This record gives sequence, structure tokens and C-alpha cells, in this order.
Amino acid sequence: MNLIDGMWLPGDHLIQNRNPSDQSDLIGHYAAGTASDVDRAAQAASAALPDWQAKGPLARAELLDRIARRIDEEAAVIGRMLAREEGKILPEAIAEVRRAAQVFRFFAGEALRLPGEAIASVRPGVDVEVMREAVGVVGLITPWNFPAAIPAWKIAPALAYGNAVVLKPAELVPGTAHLLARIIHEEGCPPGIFNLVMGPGSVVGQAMVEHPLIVAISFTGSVPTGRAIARAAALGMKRVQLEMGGKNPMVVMDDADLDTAVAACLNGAFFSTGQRCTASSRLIVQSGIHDAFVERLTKEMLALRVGPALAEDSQIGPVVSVAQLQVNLDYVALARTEGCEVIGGERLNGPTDGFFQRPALFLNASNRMRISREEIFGPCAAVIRVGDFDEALEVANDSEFGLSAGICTNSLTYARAFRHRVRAGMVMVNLPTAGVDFHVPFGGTKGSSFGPREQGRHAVEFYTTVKTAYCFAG
Ligand SMILES: NC(=O)C1=CN([C@@H]2O[C@H](COP(=O)(O)OP(=O)(O)OC[C@H]3O[C@@H](n4cnc5c(N)ncnc54)[C@H](OP(=O)(O)O)[C@@H]3O)[C@@H](O)[C@H]2O)C=CC1
Ligand SMILES: O=C(O)CCC(=O)C(=O)O
Repeated sequence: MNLIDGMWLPGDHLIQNRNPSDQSDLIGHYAAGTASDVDRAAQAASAALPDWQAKGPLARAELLDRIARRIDEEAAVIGRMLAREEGKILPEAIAEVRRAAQVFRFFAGEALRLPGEAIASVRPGVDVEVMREAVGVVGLITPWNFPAAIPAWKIAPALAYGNAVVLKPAELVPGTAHLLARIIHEEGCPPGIFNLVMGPGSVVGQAMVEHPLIVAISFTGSVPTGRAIARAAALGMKRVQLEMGGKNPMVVMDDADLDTAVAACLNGAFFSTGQRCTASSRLIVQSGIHDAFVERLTKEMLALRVGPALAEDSQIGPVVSVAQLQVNLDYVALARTEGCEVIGGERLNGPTDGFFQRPALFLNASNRMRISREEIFGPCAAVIRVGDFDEALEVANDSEFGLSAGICTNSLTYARAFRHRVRAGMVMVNLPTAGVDFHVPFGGTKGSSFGPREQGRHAVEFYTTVKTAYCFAG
């Protein structure tokens, strides 16, 4: 059921939710809404805003705190749902749910720290104050790869700063969003302030982007959809925040600690089945360490246990859908056509009927190849050999994306130079490019992101608008 104006309502039709680890496991049927459901939600949100804003920040902080507590209490149940519908292995799924709780708790605090400034006026007897106010009704369109954390890091700041929300989760993962919505509703979010409208992006998402009462859209997903949303939002003069793809470089210098480099690349490239926009998909390796690095990484990659998300010994779950699996397999074939030596990458028959794929390394890749330029969004990484630091940096920066970038080195000189000169929104030294903290800004440069940063205190930029107040007391 969708949650609109505080009521659980059926949609236009039902969508089957199946487990990518085991297609015989039918998780449930979920409501698919229509443009009129979006309209109803937007109207309810708009009508509920004045009372919500009048309640003040403490009520909002307390609500977010209660939501955080409930998410923590129900982490095992929500994590299991997340693992079942998205395919993340259970420990990662539960960790993601706990991260969602941490995000709500962080923004409970931020609700009480809404910044403002008093500035001296140029006119005697006049006071000037710069205040921040909620934007209004915000539309949140979220992807399937982080079904708990990404909705949380959009919903929590939206509510903290006094906005009303219409959330549209990805069609592949309605179950986690439904559990989050139930908690938000049951913990006392006023009717209309939080609405869940599930259904296809082309219908529900499109209607949100076009709705005149929805004044801001925060989106995470693919580049083509992000660009289409930006165009439509510009027509409606809406505020927009887009988090899209990555082709994140991880540089391994000759002086790197081999254990650290292999661990960072294994995690960054293959954990969560590579389905992270921050995944290390280009491993840029200096010649001196190249062969030893490739040998160790290959050995450890091939030892990763791929299997059902709920199986205790699985380290890598399935690909999220048969369509994404086909995309990945097509890129594996392309890597061969482009001249790479391919290790792994084949479809695996698991113990259940799921979309399992062995992680893949594309050796002897060049940065000009399509496999090094296009986001794959699967457990595949290209290995590009370079001669020195300058070449590594040039290759790292030679991409239309700029989300996350990493370097493994023991040299302070290289680490510092990389931090300053790499063109990315997030830089990691001796750490995987994926797996970020929940309380600091998240986002990229170039084609990866558009609009203000998400997460941490910087979220205030998107979810509030500035009002300058002048006062002359006579
Ligand atoms: N940066 C990231 O974190 C992510 C990147 N991707 C990339 O995108 C590729 C495809 O994944 P996919 O799920 O199709 O990504 P999409 O960009 O299509 O989906 C992301 C969200 O946008 C919605 N959406 C789709 N079409 C529209 C539209 N016209 N207007 C408004 N909203 C819309 C989707 O709804 P619905 O699911 O109902 O279609 C979903 O909620 C992946 O292979 C990967 O490369 C995917 C997920 C996350
Ligand atoms: O790497 C992370 O922790 C977050 C990644 C992410 O947000 C994404 O893939 O969309």
C-alpha cells in the first residue's frame, strides 16, 4: 500500500517483488501508484506544511530520534528484507539499516542547529538577519542499490528542516521503503508530511518531477534519468539535486603496502556486488607493483564466495536483476573484444535460482576503452598499468565522472598531491573508494553530481532556502 495523507491506500495495480538470490521466493506484491496518487500526496503535503512548520524544531528532532530508535530496534527485520529484495549479504544489509538509523539520529541533532546570521546593516537603526527556511514539498526519487540508507539521507534532512516529503523508491526494492514508511508513520509523523508513492519511475517519478506543488527534487540513480529530471525540473523552475554515476579510480603506487592495497581494491571493486556508485571500477597500478598486485588480487577475488544474500557464508550476493546481470555480462564480453585478458566474470549457478556472477578483472586495460569509461555497476574492475604518479593522476582525472577517487601509497608527498589534484568530490588515502561516513558531505564533480551536496551539515543547502530579514524599530 502507498502512504498518502496518513492513510494506507492501494495503488492502480500490484507489482511482484522477487528475491534476486532465488527467483522462486516471492517477497510480496506492492502497490504501483499513478500520477493522481502523486497529486493527492503533493496536495496533502502542501496542506500539512503550515502546522508542521509551526511545531518548531524540537518536535521534529524528537520525531527523528524516535524513528532512529525504531529503525535500530527493527534492524534485523528490515535488514533481512533488504537482503532479500536487493541481494546485499545480510551483514551488509543490517549495517546499512543501522546507518539509516544513524542518519536519522544525526539529523535529529541538526534540526536544533539550523544556522542563521545576524549582520550589521549599512543603515543606522536597521537590523539584518539571514534566516533559513524549509523549501516546501520535496520529491525524493531513490535507487535500488541502497534501499535504506539513501532514502534515509534524503528523508531525514528534509523533515529536520521542516519540509514535507513525497518518496518514490525504486521499483526493485519497495519492501524496505515500505518498512521505513511504516516506522515514520507509526512514530507520529503528521498526516501528509511524509508520503510514500511506489510505482514505475516513468509514471510516478515523472509525475513528481512535473507536479507544480513539488518544488524540489532530490534524485540518485543513472545519468540518463538524472539528466532527464534536470531538464524537466528546469522547465518547472524546481530546485534539483542529482547523484549519478561514477567510474572511480583507485591508484596503487609502487610504494603502497600490498596488503592494504589489495584489501582496499577487493572491497571497493567487488563488495556489495560492485553495485555502488562509489565502487573502484578503474584500478590504476604503477608498473613496479603491478604484477604482484594483480597476482594477489586475482587470488583473493577468485576466493570470494558468491551466493545467496541470506546464506551465512556468502561474501558477495547476487546481481540485483536479470537486466543488470545481462548488462554486466555484455561488458565482460566487450572487455574481451577490446583486447583485455578477462579473469572471472561468468554467470554462476548458485544453490538457488539467482542472478549470480563471479567478480571480474579486466587486465591490460587502457583508459580509452569503453569498459574504462562507462559505468558498469557490477562486480567488474579494469586494471590499467601506468609508469609514474603523474600518469596515474592524468588517467584518474580522464573521465566524465568525478565522484570518489583513491590512492594507496606510503608517500606523504603522493598522498597530499593526489588529495589536492584529483578531480573528485571524495578522496580516499589507503581506503576503499566506497563506504563513506554518514555525517559528512557526499557527492561528486563533473558528470557525477549536480546541485548542492547531500549528507552532513551541507544538506541544509538543498533542504532550506535563505530569507534576508530587515527590521527598523523606529
Ligand atoms: N548512482 C547510483 O547510485 C545508481 C546508479 N545506477 C545506474 O543506473 C543504471 C540503471 O539502473 P536503474 O534502476 O534503471 O536507474 P534509474 O536511474 O532508472 O532509476 C533510479 C530511480 O529513478 C526512477 N526513475 C526512472 N525513470 C524515471 C523518470 N523518467 N522520472 C523520474 N524518475 C525515474 C527509478 O524508478 P524505477 O525503479 O521505478 O524505474 C528509480 O527510483 C545502473 O546500471 C547503474 O549504472 C542505478 C542505481 C543507483
Ligand atoms: O559507498 C557508499 O558508502 C555509498 C555509495 C552510494 O551511495 C551509492 O552507491 O549510491
